[in-house]
Amino acid sequence: SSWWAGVQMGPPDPILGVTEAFKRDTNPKKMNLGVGAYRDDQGKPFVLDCVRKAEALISSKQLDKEYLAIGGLGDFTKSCAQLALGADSEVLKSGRNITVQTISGTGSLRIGANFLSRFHSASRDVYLPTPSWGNHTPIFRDAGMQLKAYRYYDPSTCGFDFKGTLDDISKMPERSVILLHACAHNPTGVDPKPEQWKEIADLVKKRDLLVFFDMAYQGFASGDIDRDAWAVRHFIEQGHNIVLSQSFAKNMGLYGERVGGLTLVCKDAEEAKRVESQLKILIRPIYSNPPMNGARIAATILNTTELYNIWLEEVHCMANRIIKMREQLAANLKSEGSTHNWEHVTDQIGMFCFTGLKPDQVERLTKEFSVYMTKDGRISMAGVTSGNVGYLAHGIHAVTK
Ligand SMILES: Cc1ncc(COP(=O)(O)O)c(CN[C@@H](CCC(=O)O)C(=O)O)c1O
Repeated sequence: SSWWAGVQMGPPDPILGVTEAFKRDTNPKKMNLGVGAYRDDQGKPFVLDCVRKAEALISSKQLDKEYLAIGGLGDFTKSCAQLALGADSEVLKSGRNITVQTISGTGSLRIGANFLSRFHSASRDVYLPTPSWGNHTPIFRDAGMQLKAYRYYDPSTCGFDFKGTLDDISKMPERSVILLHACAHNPTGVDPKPEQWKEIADLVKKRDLLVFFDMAYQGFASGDIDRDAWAVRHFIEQGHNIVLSQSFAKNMGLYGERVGGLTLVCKDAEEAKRVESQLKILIRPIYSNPPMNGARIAATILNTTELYNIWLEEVHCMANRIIKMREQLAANLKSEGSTHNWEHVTDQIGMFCFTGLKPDQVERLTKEFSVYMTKDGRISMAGVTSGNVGYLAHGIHAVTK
């Protein structure tokens, strides 16, 4: 008999499984708008110039391959926290944050979720926006948290359900955990305006909720590093001791290098030291210590002025190309004769456009036009180029007219 006779065949991942289906398609016009990974205007994966320069610098130093500390590369964690919180952050100056290097954003969220599950005894509830990134649910569930939801997206406007969000936050039990996307909300591309963030921060404080910010796209939303971190910095200024996960997969193009950080803002430096000691105890039996290559690249870029300035330019360009594709898609839909309101295509921000297409329309777009996207109607704008935007608009019009 076999050991694993009882193991069922599981479903493909809703996001990464789209790429598998795309690869099997032989249509030369096929488009992969599934995975949120940047492509240039030729549809090719893009390795940033600052990354290549950092790699050359690192290899010239002939560094060793010793283990990193459990919390990761110090040069990385320091610059990662500074990027998010700002160079003049009071939190950094008073040493009341603990930042550890993690296995990209997913690893950061999971270590954070495991830490909450082990030490946040006040509540097991974590409230995710509706909808949220698909992997948020299994990450918190497998960490032993109870998944709850708050209204966030308004399908009738393809925009932000601000009233619904506030209503739901006002009903959350005190000391529950609320997950907030710092910028470039995935999958909707809908972000609160600064004024709305201020109201949310006030209400979250009144409800005494624990904030878990997921910032996977800093710089990628607006093209401006500081602007995209505004909500995170505002909450901290308002006295929220947040949990923050960061990823350098998209804004540095370090997808497969798995570079991320987890920050816990604590009451003071003494509390940060206790939290750090428990984070190390939690990490050690999972992966012991993180991989060094990607962290060295990110740290070299963040800590070398010339490379940092090149990076700012490149992340700005990536964000701008996506914004241009939004404008071209909306214009092409109009010239195709579509009578729908497509304003949300250009109002939304970041990697994704939440088109509003229904599952049957998504299915037709894939079957008849070989356009691949997630079933919820999300398209990764990074997969759109000036060469295929017309074809995409033609397909969307055909399935929505
Ligand atoms: C909001 C959010 N948080 C965290 C992550 C984790 O990214 P790491 O690669 O672990 O740093 C993603 C990536 N979501 C993209 C990429 C593919 C995926 O992992 O689902 C997406 O939604 O297409 C994300 O969108």
